[in-house]
Parts: sequence; structure tokens; C-alpha cells
Amino acid sequence: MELIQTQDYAEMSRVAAEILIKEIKTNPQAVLGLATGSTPAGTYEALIRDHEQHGTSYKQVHTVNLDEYIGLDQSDPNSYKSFMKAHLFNAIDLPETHAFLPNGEATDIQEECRRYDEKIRQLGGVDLQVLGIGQNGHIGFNEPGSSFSMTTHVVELTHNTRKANARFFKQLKDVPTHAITMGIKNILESRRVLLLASGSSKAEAMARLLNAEQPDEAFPASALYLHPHVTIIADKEALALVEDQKRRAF
Ligand SMILES: N[C@@H]1[C@@H](O)[C@H](O)[C@@H](COP(=O)(O)O)O[C@@H]1O
Repeated sequence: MELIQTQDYAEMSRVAAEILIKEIKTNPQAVLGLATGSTPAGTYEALIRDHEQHGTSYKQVHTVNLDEYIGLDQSDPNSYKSFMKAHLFNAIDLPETHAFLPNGEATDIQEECRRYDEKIRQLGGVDLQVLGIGQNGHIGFNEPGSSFSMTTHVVELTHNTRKANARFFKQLKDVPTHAITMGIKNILESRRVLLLASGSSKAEAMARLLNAEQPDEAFPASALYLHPHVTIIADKEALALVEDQKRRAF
């Protein structure tokens, strides 16, 4: 596990975008695993700037997103599909047919989970998976207690996660109660993981992650100790509760 500490959110976003751009340049047909949320939004902005200024092309890239709410219309501004369009897809040359998200409107949700796993397999797996982290250590929507052997599945969101994500909705009761998420097993199967964290609201989760050293299903992000190529990019505030000694150990 490699740890890159940045001054702030802007630097975190820049460093993450550089890694993604390098990946696309070395492998123009890369399969990128993408995340939603405030954390990767700045990275996506940096990718757009680079696309406009330097012409990095996504024509042969494929993307698979980690998760999607169940029960929201795909055109709802709060669906993760809308988020990805607004924050990245509409501004780069990624063909629409190359961008995959779980379909939270599918009538047979179990079948949709199987179909999504099969899609990832057909694409040859994820080359680089971008992750944010929830305040309780969730990755994707894998909440504490999720088995590390799960592939794409349906989850009931915890009250805390719904509360944390309520800022995007009019009121808490509008936040969906369920979502489809790639499982930890999917995440561990990706060839490289980039975990991003910014701000004091993530400080406890980051301290717990870096102190953990051992995978523990009670704290989903700790599964990353089972992965051979993880890069964490976190800013000062997110690392504020991690002891200096610990920071140097990575
Ligand atoms: N499903 C997403 C996660 O993928 C994301 O990492 C997390 C943190 O979001 P934010 O980056 O906005 O703090 O929120 C949601 O629950």
C-alpha cells in the first residue's frame, strides 16, 4: 500500500488525475472503475481540463461505475448516471456505449447484478479502480459487515450513509434506501486501486484504515490490505488523526 499525502483537495485531485491520464496513455483501451461523490469530482474536473488542453482521448476507454441507487429514475439529477454525465462523461470523448453503471431501475435486480459482473468480465476486468471512502469505511456501497467475497449485489444503506448523502437531496426521506454496488471481491479483482480521501470528515476513517493493517469485514476499506497494488491519495485534513510515525511507514 502506497500513501501519497497532499496539501489539500486540489492537489489530491491533480495527483489522482495524473495517475489516471498516465494509465490511459500507456493503455488507451484501459477499463476504468469509477466512483461518484464529492471526493472524485475534482479529479474528473482535472481530466476534463487535460482532455481540452492536451487532447487525451477516451475513445477506446471503457468505464464501469461502482454503484447506483435503486429506484431513482436514471435521469434524476441524483442518480449516479446523471452525476457521471454532469461531472465527466458529457465533457470527454468517451463513447456513450463504453460507459457502464448498474441499472437501478431494472425490474429483475438480481439478474442485473449478474449481468453487471458478466459485463466487467467481458471487458477483461478493471485496470484502475477509483474509490472514495465513506465515514464508516464503506467503499462503493459496501457497508460495514459486508462479506469480502461478494460480487455485485443489492445493499440496504445504513442510516449514517443516507444521512451523509442527504446533502444532495431535498430531504433525508428522498435518499433511496437501497443501492446496487460492486462487491469487495470485484474491487479486489481490479488490477490497481486508487483510494481518495479529503477533509476532516474522513479523518477518523483514514486513521482507522491506516491503523488497521489487517483486513476486517467490520471495516470495509481494510479489505484493501488484501490487494497488491493500492495507492491512497489523501490530503492533510484527512490524515490529521494518523500518527506521523504511521504515515512514514507507508
Ligand atoms: N457510494 C458512494 C461512495 O462510492 C463514496 O465513496 C462515498 C463518499 O462520498 P463523498 O466522496 O461525497 O464523501 O459516498 C457514497 O456513499
